[in-house]
Amino acid sequence: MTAHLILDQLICAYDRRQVLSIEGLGIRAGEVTALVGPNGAGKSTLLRTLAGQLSPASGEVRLQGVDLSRFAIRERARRIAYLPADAQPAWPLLARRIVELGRHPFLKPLTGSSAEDRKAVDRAMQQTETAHLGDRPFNELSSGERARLLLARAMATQASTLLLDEPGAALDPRHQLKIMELMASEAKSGACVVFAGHSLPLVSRFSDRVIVIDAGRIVADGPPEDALGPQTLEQVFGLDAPGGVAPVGWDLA
Ligand SMILES: Nc1ncnc2c1ncn2[C@@H]1O[C@H](COP(=O)(O)OP(=O)(O)OP(=O)(O)O)[C@@H](O)[C@H]1O
Repeated sequence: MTAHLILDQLICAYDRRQVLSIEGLGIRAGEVTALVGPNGAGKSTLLRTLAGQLSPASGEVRLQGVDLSRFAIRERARRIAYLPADAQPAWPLLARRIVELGRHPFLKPLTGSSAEDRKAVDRAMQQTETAHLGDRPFNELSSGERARLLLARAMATQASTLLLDEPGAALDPRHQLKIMELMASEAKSGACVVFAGHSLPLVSRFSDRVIVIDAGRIVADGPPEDALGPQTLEQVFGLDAPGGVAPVGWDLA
């Protein structure tokens, strides 16, 4: 099966300072792929590049066989839903309006949102347990509530590619588990789900594949039990974990 996303001789840089180099990589649809690594390793840079928000210094990213830079912005936005790590806009909009922004790539000029748009927004708010927040001003919500709404905005697009940068960072344990289950179920329905996260027990339980990035390079890649072995944990994270990572052991009550 051809990979959904293909990275070819990719180099990413900020102001000519190279921060990421990936020779070749394919990311499949139908799987949850986790990006892990220490702070500053290059995970957000990779997600930004996969989302088309950052142009590679060289090399290319192909989405379903087509160079990402060839997509019109609107078409790319229909296919890729991207949740940045630092997405905490303090717009004084009602929360539901924020989620509706996820339907923006589908809106036709001069017509309002369609029944399909409203259904997608309802569904995303239900999936993220944010329906009760819809009428509240977004900027008055807690950071976890805002994070769930921004995730709902990404879900509302119903894109076949979900790129989520630390989606659980501000969430309580129950909602962390919920969104991991949500990502797994989206992948099961055929989406290509890529996320960056620091909770190795959650990553270990819910990812089909783990890509470990250190100092801008892939240093391990495989199922969690292989990619997060004791040697990698020691070399990359400076952790003494002879047994590897124990997957998170709790469930929703
Ligand atoms: N906008 C920017 N301008 C210049 N350098 C940047 C910018 N964003 C990130 N960097 C640098 O690029 C490197 C990779 O950063 P990146 O944000 O991709 O790391 P990360 O793995 O996501 O880290 P974290 O776990 O802390 O979120 C770091 O050295 C960082 O300082």
